[in-house]
Amino acid sequence: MTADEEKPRLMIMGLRRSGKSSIQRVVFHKLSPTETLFLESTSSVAKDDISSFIDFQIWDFPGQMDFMNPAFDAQAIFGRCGALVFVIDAQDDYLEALQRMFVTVTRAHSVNPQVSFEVFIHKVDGLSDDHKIDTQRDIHQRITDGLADIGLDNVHLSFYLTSIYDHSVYEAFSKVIQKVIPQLPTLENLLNILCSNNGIEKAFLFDVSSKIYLATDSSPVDMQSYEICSDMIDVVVDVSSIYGTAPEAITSTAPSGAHRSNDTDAYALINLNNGMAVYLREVSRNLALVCLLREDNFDRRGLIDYNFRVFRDAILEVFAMGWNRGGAS
Ligand SMILES: Nc1nc2c(ncn2[C@@H]2O[C@H](COP(=O)(O)OP(=O)(O)OP(=O)(O)O)[C@@H](O)[C@H]2O)c(=O)[nH]1
Repeated sequence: MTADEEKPRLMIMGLRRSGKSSIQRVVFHKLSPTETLFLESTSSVAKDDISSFIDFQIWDFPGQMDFMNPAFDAQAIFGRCGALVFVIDAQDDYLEALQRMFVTVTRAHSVNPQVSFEVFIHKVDGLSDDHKIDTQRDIHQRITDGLADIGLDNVHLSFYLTSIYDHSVYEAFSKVIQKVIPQLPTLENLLNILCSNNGIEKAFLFDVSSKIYLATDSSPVDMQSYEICSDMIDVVVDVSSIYGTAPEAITSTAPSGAHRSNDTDAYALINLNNGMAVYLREVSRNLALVCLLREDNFDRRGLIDYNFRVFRDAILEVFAMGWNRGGAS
């Protein structure tokens, strides 16, 4: 098997103009959301290799793809697919999209029952809060009823409300990526231990270039903490790209609060106005720990830093033990 074939593989499918290419470009290629207005329609399967701390492949399918066409090799497409993201345009009439999703899910499930199905109810920026909830409920109901009717009630689908104009699409993609990371339970355990030993309220392990979090501790994720931690990465990357002296690293010499002493000791700290602090530590070149904790806890800074170093070594060891082994389903 070539290295390419070993990478976890994610498929993005959905009707034409539902927003598939936009999601991929915004999350992984830093395209500004407004620039997606000028994206051309995808006419053939576009394979995109994402090389960051996590290496994986994204296949973007053209909206008009016909699964019934004999030239469509379902075994080759779905056989090694870890997760299938189906994008539905919530601002449009979605009945046709549901029909297409139904066909896709049944076809993919028959070829590979391990595929995890992720439904992005997309472009929700144009919907009121009530409308969002109603749309999600309706889509959920229709698709699960349809699957139950043909005896596929064991197929599990996850639903997300997404938009490229806020953090929701990053959060949703984080959860999708976590489904294809075999080390997830270990990472969560390590984060739980770190949090409980240091009075940390919430901790995220971020892939710096995509701002996707690979893992978080098991306390519930609230959108606000996620946003603040994700924004912290932008701040640090921006500051270090302007004032930094080591371009390859996440932080470098920076104004008060951010500092690096060697490749893996970069950190940044911002005190918030509510007694909390956001603390970022570089784990490796593409990986950073960002956590929220009470400012008072920094009285025990030495202990926190010591524990962080133990945590970092454990994380690196987990990944060194074979990211590729079992990474793809
Ligand atoms: N309001 C809003 N518009 C979006 C969002 N995501 C994508 N769009 C717009 O939707 C349009 C279609 O996006 P594309 O990414 O080209 O859609 P696609 O699914 O890749 O289309 P095909 O390549 O034809 O299959 C573009 O004009 C985007 O700007 C979103 O979250 N909110």
